Amino acid sequence: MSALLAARRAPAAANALRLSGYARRQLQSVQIRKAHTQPPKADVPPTFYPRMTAAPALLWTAAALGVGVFWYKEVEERFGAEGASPSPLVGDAKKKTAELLEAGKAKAQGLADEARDKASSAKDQANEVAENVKANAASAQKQASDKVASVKDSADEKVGELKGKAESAKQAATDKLKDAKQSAEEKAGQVKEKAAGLKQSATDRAKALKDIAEEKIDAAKSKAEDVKKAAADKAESVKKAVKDKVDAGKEKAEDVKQAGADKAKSVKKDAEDKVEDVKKAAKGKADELKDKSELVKQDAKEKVDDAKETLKSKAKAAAEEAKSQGADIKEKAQAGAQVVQAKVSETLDLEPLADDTTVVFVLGGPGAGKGTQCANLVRDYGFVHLSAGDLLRAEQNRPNSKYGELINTYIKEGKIVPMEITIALLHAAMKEAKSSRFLIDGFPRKMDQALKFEEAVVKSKFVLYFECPEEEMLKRLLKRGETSGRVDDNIESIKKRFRVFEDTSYPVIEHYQDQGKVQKVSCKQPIASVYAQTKDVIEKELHL
Ligand SMILES: Nc1ncnc2c1ncn2[C@@H]1O[C@H](COP(=O)(O)OP(=O)(O)O)[C@@H](O)[C@H]1O
Ligand SMILES: O=c1ccn([C@@H]2O[C@H](COP(=O)(O)OP(=O)(O)O)[C@@H](O)[C@H]2O)c(=O)[nH]1
Repeated sequence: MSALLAARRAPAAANALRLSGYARRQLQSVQIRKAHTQPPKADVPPTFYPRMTAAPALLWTAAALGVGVFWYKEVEERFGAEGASPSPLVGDAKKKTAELLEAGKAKAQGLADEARDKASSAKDQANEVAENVKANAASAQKQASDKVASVKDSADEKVGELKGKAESAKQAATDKLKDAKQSAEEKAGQVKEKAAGLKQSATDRAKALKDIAEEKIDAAKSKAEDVKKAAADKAESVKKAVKDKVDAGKEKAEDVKQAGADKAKSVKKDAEDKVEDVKKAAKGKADELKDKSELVKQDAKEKVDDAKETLKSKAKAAAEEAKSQGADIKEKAQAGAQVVQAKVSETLDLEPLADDTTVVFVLGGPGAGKGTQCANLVRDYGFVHLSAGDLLRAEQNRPNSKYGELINTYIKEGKIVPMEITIALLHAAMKEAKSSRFLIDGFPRKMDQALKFEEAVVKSKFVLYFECPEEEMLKRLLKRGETSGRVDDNIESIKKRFRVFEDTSYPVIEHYQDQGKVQKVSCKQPIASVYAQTKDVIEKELHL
């Protein structure tokens, strides 16, 4: 049995021998690696490298020894001391095993020694390589730092040069700025002085003109008041005379009627009396008397009708006379008003604009899109856009404006505000704009405005007429009215504005059409298409 166990343990001894062979091969691999004199990887310290390769060899040797000792101990435990072996075969095996173990031990020791020596020489070589690498790195570092120092020196030099240049440029700029500032200040002083002079003379002139105008207006007003009062007095007296005459006529007609009625009554009574008398006497005579009474009655009726007719025609003649007198008074009053208006016009006293001023009248019904297209032209061609309606609305809202109330009433009713106000506003705005190119939008809307403006301010170049059907304009204005806040963007005012446009403003367009000055643009298209047409017209007419 123990011989069998010993035989079984023999392969374990062989394994120990195999392990020691593996340890030898590991040592050979150390030698091979060492033959390649490559430096160790950067992250592994050079002294660690040989130790790393020798370590597995030592481990394997120790393991082989451990297995051998374990196996030997077990055999000893199971089978006791050498002398207790049951057979010489077991003794042999034991002996052989001990020999093998001894030989393995000696070999492992030899290999371990060899490995240690080789590891130590590998360590020395590795240290040498590391020293070399270190020396190379130090010299490279030195070269690099020399280069950095020289680059830095030349950069410092350049920075110095540039700094000098910048300093001198800065000084030159400061000098220039100082000079410019001084001359600007001088110029500003001169301009300021000139402006103050101009302002003063303009103020004086405006004041003088205002005084004259106010005087004239007061005189005209009082004259108008007189004329109005005289007309009112006359109208009152004529009215009274007519009334008196009508009353007298009426009274007379009443008298005649009464007389007729009385007479008819008495005749009737007579007749009745007579009838009563005769009735008793003869029945035949009664019919005769009855006829007679009928005739008298008829006669009386005719007389009453005649009297009525006479009075009626008399009253009619009196009324006709009164009417013609009234018309006369109205005519006189109108003439008076015209005189007043003419006097007010004189007070306009406008200073005409330069002849080379370009003025384009932009006309069209309310809501045709005049303002929308003018805004595009301003953007693309730099016109100054003046909307008569906008100027009037601004004046209406200006605190202390004399005309605010009046303008509000006119605009709400869709009527044309007296031209003196509108022309004065346009003239002032044009003077203030100091431009030579104007789009005058929504003006002139009445013949008198057109004539006066061209006579007193400047002639227009042509009329840009935006043609649009009424139902389209109505639609646009009602939509605009949702947000515009304008007092006249409501259905009542819009209808009135359409009538005024047709009756009063369209004749202005016809007037310019007769002179061949109207350029028509059709508006019932999207804004962009309308603008494309508008641009063509403007460029062609003004040679832009
Ligand atoms: N071609 C167009 N198509 C549709 N809506 C338009 C067109 N042109 C203008 N509008 C709109 O119609 C309204 C009236 O235009 P606006 O330029 O104010 O007219 P107006 O010249 O009579 O003052 C505005 O609300 C505007 O946006
Ligand atoms: O020369 C003018 C221009 C405008 N208006 C008044 O201003 C209103 C609005 O005119 P606007 O051109 O602003 O509007 P539109 O009717 O063209 O949309 C008109 O109905 C008029 O009552 C006026 O009296 N005279």
